[in-house]
Amino acid sequence: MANTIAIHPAVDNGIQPTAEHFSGGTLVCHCTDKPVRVRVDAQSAHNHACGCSKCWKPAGALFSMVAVVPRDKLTVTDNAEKLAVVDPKATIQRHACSQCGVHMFGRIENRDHPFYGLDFIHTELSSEQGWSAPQFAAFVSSIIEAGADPAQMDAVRARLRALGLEPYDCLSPALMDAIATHTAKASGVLKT
Ligand SMILES: N[C@@H](CCC(=O)N[C@@H](CS)C(=O)NCC(=O)O)C(=O)O
Ligand SMILES: [Zn+2]
Ligand SMILES: [Zn+2]
Repeated sequence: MANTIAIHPAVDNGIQPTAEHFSGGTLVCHCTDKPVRVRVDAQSAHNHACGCSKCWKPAGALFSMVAVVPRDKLTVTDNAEKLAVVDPKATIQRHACSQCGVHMFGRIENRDHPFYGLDFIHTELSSEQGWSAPQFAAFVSSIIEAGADPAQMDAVRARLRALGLEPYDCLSPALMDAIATHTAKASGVLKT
């Protein structure tokens, strides 16, 4: 469609539905020679568009598409030696192909983190259909930090809403509540 804002290739032409009995697939990096392959033996959860500057975005996209899977369901099967952590100090350690730059998975090593045990993946790297569909857009204002025109933001949010991806400037309320609940339990404010 002409003049439509390119959010992400996985949503721009209609969002593919979640398949009921989907149980995973293989993520492949963009290298034509010796691609990194990561097998995921689970359906993804909490799939969403992320506008932050740290998540990997395909060329031309304003947003990344990110979901989570249990870390014990993820295995690097091919060419693991090409992987390197983008920023070892980040909460999410993004393991990227050092040749093509694609992020293959993001892992949280801090056991106290609310999302410990989950790995972040980009389901578009798999040719299988049926991964959980994106549900909302996170860190929308952050696209400005990656170079988007601030004057474009109303149009970006309108486009996200038209696609059924409610825009938030942090995570969705449900996920923010889950993080706050974890924090309140950890501090003792909330009794478990
Ligand atoms: N405004 C910042 C936001 C970065 C941010 O907080 N990203 C979120 C969503 S992925 C996060 O949880 N980051 C943790 C991390 O990158 O380790 C940016 O665009 O760089
Ligand atoms: Zn690669
Ligand atoms: Zn992000």
